[in-house]
Amino acid sequence: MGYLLFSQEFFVHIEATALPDVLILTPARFGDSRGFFSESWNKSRLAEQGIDIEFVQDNHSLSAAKGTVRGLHFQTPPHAQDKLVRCGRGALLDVAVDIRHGSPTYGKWVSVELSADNGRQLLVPKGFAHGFVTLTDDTEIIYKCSDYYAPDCDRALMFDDPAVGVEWGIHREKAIMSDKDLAAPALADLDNPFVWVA
Ligand SMILES: Cc1cn([C@H]2C[C@H](O)[C@@H](COP(=O)(O)OP(=O)(O)O[C@H]3O[C@H](C)C(=O)[C@H](O)[C@H]3O)O2)c(=O)[nH]c1=O
Repeated sequence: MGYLLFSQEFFVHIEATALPDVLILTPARFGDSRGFFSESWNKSRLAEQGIDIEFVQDNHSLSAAKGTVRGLHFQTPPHAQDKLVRCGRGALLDVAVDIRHGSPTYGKWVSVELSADNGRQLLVPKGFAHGFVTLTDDTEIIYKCSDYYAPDCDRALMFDDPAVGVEWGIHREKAIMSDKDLAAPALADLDNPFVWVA
């Protein structure tokens, strides 16, 4: 199994996406005959790169079957969450949708394959709905959140809203989903207070 290797002085590779505030972070992996070591998150090193977020809760979920869709979810203020998402086992297509009213990219989306092998992470800021579809059985997602779970602020957006047009590679008839997600409203009908600030 090949690992993306970096030299010691290189700790995290940061890439832009089509949504300016959504970033792909790839922490360095230091390989040897045993495998690899990686600092999957280092507050100070990210702050040096201008990414200074106070994460307070780590989440971890296992989806047993390929084709599981979780999302699109977000929390409204005062408990909106930034998320830093990675895949601990298997692979998934991670999706972020800009739901900030007035944003130049309102309703636009990006998708990135995150896997245990590629070590990529997606930074999903407040004001973006987040979801994923699993690409393998037994996929585990692990992510940091900048605010605590607040059920009263927890919202869902229809994952296959044609007005958004996310290319999931699966239809709801085949996807494994929660009842909450199957019943989620379209973007136009969403209880969504987010407003873009230039
Ligand atoms: C999110 C969350 C859930 N829970 C409890 C509530 C339910 O009893 C159970 C499953 O919750 P839910 O069905 O909302 O889990 P997911 O469908 O994986 O939701 C998550 O999936 C998408 C991809 C996200 O980005 C969100 O973090 C989150 O909404 O865990 C907690 O106790 N704490 C939490 O922070």
